[in-house]
Amino acid sequence: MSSPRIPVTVLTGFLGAGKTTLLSNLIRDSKQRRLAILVNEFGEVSIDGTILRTDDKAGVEIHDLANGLVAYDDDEHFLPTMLALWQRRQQIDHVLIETSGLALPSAVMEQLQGPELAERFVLDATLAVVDTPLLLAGDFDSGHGQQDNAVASLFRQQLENADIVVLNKIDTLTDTAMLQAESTVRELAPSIRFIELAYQAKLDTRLTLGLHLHEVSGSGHRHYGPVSSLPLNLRPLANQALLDGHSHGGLAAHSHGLATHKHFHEQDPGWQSFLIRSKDAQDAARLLAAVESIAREEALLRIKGHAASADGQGRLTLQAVRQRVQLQQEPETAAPRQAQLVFIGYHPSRPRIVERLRALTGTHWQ
Ligand SMILES: Nc1nc2c(ncn2[C@@H]2O[C@H](COP(=O)(O)OP(=O)(O)OP(=O)(O)O)[C@@H](O)[C@H]2O)c(=O)[nH]1
Repeated sequence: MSSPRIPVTVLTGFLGAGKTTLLSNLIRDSKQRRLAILVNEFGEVSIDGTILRTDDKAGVEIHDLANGLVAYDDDEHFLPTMLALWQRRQQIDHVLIETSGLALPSAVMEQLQGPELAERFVLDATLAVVDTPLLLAGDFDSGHGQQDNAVASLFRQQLENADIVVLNKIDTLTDTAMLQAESTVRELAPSIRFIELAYQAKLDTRLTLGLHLHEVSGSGHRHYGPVSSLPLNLRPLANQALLDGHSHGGLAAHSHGLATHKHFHEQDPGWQSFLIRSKDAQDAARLLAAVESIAREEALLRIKGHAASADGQGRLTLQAVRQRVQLQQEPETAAPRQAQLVFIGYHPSRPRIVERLRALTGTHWQ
């Protein structure tokens, strides 16, 4: 095949780690590259796709792969989407794939090496985004309950499949805390090559795109790291050697254990995602308080969605990661026709949540 292969970056990370925010920032910063972005969500509607389109810009196209786990056996959309991108390869420089927070990236990696895609696409790098405060708080440790163990196992597998781990949400952390997070990550997944720090989900594109980590190169040991190739003023820690990837020599492709991905949702049907809707506009403060209560009461890991603001001032965007709930009012953005909230958790009760939403917001949800 004469055309060069299109590089693909895979973005993985547990529910709410900051993958979409990181992508939004990349879209804004990547000046020349024409990007095709595939967004995979566990829920049945693409909230992330909507968020990314808010930052839409020329040269960036977004494809939603909602309702599932990207590139797993029952995903009928991944392969046709990739092949269609290849047909339009003159218009695309780089493909980014955001996997859902409950998917393993190895499914995508495996398909990229399969007969249909191997000659057309090449894996550039797999990045795993981590919610660092939650990591430091032990929220990804195995525990006594089924949910703890399911979370811990998925989190670890996502890291194990990554080339680069991005420590995100570090805005309020000290250097010591970050180094602690780094050593925890290295213990969990010794094969990762680099650790990068993202302040407010921002990473320089030189640390994310065009890394060629899976192209077979000369096998000699090289002291190398994307961080060390950055100008000094962009380096995240005072003593960069502490975080640089130089201890991982060689850039030859390394194995990701391609047989490791399993049908996580089949194995473990405890994970559930559902959508709850309302035709009513919502009072921002009341909706926030309602969701904060529900996040405390139910076994939920992630809530996200949109509503029309009752004061007529555009759209409300709600984001919750475990019990941390944020509600943003976007007066410039058109209000959605109906409120839609996606709930993801381990055995959460939909009827109970509908009832609580009705009671706490004083509006009708179903
Ligand atoms: N404080 C802080 N919040 C962040 C940062 N990055 C992301 N967030 C917030 O974390 C929440 C989840 O971010 P997303 O980018 O939607 O996370 P995600 O990994 O795409 O989530 P899923 O696709 O649902 O798995 C949002 O409320 C973001 O605003 C950060 O660096 N600092």
